[in-house]
Amino acid sequence: MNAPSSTAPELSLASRRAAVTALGRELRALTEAALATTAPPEALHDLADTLRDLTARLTEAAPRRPLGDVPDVDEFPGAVRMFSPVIGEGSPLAPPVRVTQGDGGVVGLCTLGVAHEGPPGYAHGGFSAMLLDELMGHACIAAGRPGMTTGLTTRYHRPVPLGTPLRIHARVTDTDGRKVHVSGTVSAAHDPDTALVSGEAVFVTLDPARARALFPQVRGD
Ligand SMILES: CCCCCCCC(=O)SCCNC(=O)CCNC(=O)[C@H](O)C(C)(C)COP(=O)(O)OP(=O)(O)OC[C@H]1O[C@@H](n2cnc3c(N)ncnc32)[C@H](O)[C@@H]1OP(=O)(O)O
Repeated sequence: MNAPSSTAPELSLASRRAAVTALGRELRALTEAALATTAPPEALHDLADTLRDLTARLTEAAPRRPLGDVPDVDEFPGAVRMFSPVIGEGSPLAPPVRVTQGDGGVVGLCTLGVAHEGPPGYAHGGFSAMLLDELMGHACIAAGRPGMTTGLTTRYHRPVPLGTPLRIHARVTDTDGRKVHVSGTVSAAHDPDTALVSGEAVFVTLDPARARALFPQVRGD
């Protein structure tokens, strides 16, 4: 199913994923440290120079993957997305959310940091919507009806705290032809019954011709 961009075929998938995970972990630690530091300007300039050198080293080490190519560490279609901004172990943006099946749908666990801040000390509302959208997508996959979001409404009941373990739950509530109706909540993990954010969405499964047109890199075999 997958049409990976091959960068190091001699290495096992597990070792390539482990390397992506290790780099992602350090990038997240750097991002968190850089966004929260109180270091003086000269220290920040020094760090910026060092990072510029690191970026040049990485750019020279290997060509970049073209936009739209499926990474060789991913499963697409599927639920392994190593560079996803929500679940990707390799992404400096991702909390990353750990997703499992349960509670009649899927459950995601994560803790947000300063990179996800909206109001001081609380999550950006757009990021909460992103958490819901992602988990709803996984609920569709778990129900055997993978699709794309065509509409998502959110209600923000209480601010979502940073630095607090969160639980995101999503489940398919109805299907109607190619439309899949999904609902979800974001709560504190210690109080899962109190929704901080809730949402409803409609996903639409792709017909094969549309899937081929949107994702020409992905073989259907
Ligand atoms: C592990 C991965 C998790 C990922 C989770 C994250 C998910 C995402 O972020 S997806 C990215 C954001 N979404 C998008 O970019 C989607 C953009 N939209 C599209 O490309 C198209 O609308 C697409 C391909 C989904 C559907 O197009 P198409 O196949 O032509 O659908 P179309 O024939 O018009 O409609 C099919 C049915 O869906 C319905 N529908 C279409 N759009 C909507 C909508 N916005 N709201 C409600 N129903 C809709 C139609 O009414 C129709 O219903 P019916 O069969 O009853 O008449």
